[in-house]
Amino acid sequence: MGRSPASGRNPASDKNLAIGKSLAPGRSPATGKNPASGRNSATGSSPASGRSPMTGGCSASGRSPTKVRRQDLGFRMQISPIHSETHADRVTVAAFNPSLFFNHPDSFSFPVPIGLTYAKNRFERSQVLLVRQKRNGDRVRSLSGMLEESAYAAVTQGSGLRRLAHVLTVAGSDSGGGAGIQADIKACAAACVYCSSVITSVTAQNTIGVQGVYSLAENFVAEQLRSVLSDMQVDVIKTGMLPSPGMITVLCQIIKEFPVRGLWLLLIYITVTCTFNLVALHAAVVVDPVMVSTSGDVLSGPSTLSGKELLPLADIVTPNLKEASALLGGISLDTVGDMRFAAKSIHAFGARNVLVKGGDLPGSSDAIDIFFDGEQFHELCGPRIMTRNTHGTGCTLASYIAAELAKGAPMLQSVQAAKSFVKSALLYSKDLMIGNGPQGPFDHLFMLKNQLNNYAPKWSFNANSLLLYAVTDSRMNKKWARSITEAVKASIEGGATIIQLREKEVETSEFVKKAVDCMAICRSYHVPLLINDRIDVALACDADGVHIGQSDMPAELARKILGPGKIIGVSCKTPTQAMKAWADGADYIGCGGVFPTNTKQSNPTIGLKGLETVCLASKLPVVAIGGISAGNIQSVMELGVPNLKGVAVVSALFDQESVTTETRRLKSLLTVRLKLQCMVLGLLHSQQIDE
Ligand SMILES: Cc1ncc(COP(=O)(O)OP(=O)(O)O)c(N)n1
Ligand SMILES: Cc1ncsc1CCOP(=O)(O)O
Repeated sequence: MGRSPASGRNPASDKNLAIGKSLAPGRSPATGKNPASGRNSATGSSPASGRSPMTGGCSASGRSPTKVRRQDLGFRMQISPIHSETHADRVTVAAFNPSLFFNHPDSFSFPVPIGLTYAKNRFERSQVLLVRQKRNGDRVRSLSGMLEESAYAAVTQGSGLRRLAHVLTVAGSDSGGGAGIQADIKACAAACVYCSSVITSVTAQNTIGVQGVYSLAENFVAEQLRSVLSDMQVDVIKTGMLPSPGMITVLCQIIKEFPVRGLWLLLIYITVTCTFNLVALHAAVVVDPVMVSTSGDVLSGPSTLSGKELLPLADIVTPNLKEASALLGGISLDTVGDMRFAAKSIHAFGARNVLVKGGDLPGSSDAIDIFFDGEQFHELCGPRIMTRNTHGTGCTLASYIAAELAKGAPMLQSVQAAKSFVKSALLYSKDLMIGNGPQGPFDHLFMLKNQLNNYAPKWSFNANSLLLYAVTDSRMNKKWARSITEAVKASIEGGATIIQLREKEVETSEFVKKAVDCMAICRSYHVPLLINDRIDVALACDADGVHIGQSDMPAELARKILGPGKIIGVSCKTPTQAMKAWADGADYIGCGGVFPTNTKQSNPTIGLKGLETVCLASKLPVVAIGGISAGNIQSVMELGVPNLKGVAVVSALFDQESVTTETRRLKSLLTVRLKLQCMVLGLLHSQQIDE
């Protein structure tokens, strides 16, 4: 009883990892079967059939929580509808059989973990649950999954068991290793997520093109799906090449087979307004509608997806322009406006979110993607990386989105993180030479190459945070007898959207100490904090990034040292510097000094005209700096250049009696300006305006 029956069969070598459910005693794993036969075996049968809920069970008595396995819990735990409700961030649950909760009382409460909306796990004995509240305005789509997850965490706390977020990819194999299943597994690995794989088709492929395609029998794809889904807790299913309409039908059937079934399949979700919605529960689904390879070879016809069975199950679908066009009957998509139209039309097929990728948009120097969540459009811009090594970007992007969702990230952040990952991978791999053809693969695991970067990337930089950029100054703090932490806190409370520690007169040890304290403050307010010039200090305090000047560490090296997850800003006065900053992998540029200032000596001003010229040439978002105050802030923002995202200010905030009051004053001038722009343009935009 004390030994985990999963040991020796667990896909991960780590014996503490809880990935697979154990088979019931007496059932053998499906080894040695002929895949070609396509015959459904015992593994293809319903996971619950023939398996007693109590099989492999554990009794409460005499069992220490350290012996709890997820599968035991899944079969034996019952959460009743007698009393279950969400209060802000906590859920209270009553159990039918309290003894199953080990040391817990018959009713216990635990925090709802953020992001578990997407961590949907089967909960085989759960009942219909009543939810009375929207959580953070977000639709709670899988309460039973959340409850199971949280109860599991509660029961196994300190047990030594842990689980990895899990993506199942259903896709084709690329013998060249750049795209398909191979790219999916590497993208998940880079995002630190477990990846199981169901292969739909085997392609003979290299950097020149696709030489052959051999698709597997639909019933053998079904068998692979059931093998994984009946045993493992899959958070997100990501689909790639689905070569036939029949295969899509099989996939949809099986996706629906593995949610909580029947009555248990439905979550009655009562909104605050007491309207009823029925929501089906199954793993989240990311659909990459693979139709054509990068080399132009057809991998599956549009008919496969236009069957429209899969899209209603999709949490997100990620077509490129060709695929979006094919899904919409071959319409031409030539402009950003066309992309918005396509996103909306594909959304109407039932996908909850749509990302139309504009990498191939003619005449655009940027890669612009359109994200549509059914209500709002977001234009996601990124630099177009000039490289031949782009094979597998679509598969990678979709898999990375799936991986972020599996970890619990919200949808838009998952998309942004995936874009940032692909951008960094392309940048790191632009000189890579694998194969002789025109479409090279890239290196997904570039982060492993650099010891310093051995961490998962964070969510990507949001340029809207440049709106009111507070840059500290030790001299001014001394003058007004403020500590740096007081200055930082006051500016955030006044509405600063990003902070930079620009401490020119402190010793390193003191700087690191202060930076650590400021990081804690900034984290608690969810405001990014950057360090001026000092990459070592940024690393030491795990800051969100750095701001560097033209005579500091070159941005390209800074990126190598800091990795893709950190924000890098570069000071630029000219279009050439702006272009270089972009090519070096910076996230934004600081442009100035716009007006004369006493804060930085010997720094020629470029004026509003110079600022405008740099903005127009820059592929990166821009923040203006130098002599900006309440008196001239309007003239800066009136330039109306779309990538001018805000102002960076030192003395107008910190050389003042009340930092909070002055920050508030500038913030309100900026937000009035933004609101006015929105009203005048009447455009939907994604900028967040914080009062
Ligand atoms: C947002 C922002 N833009 C420009 C600068 C100037 O940085 P740098 O050129 O490194 O000059 P110093 O700040 O080191 O004097 C900045 N700090 N922030
Ligand atoms: C750091 C820096 N870089 C260009 S101008 C400047 C100083 C900006 O300070 P202030 O906002 O007080 O003019």
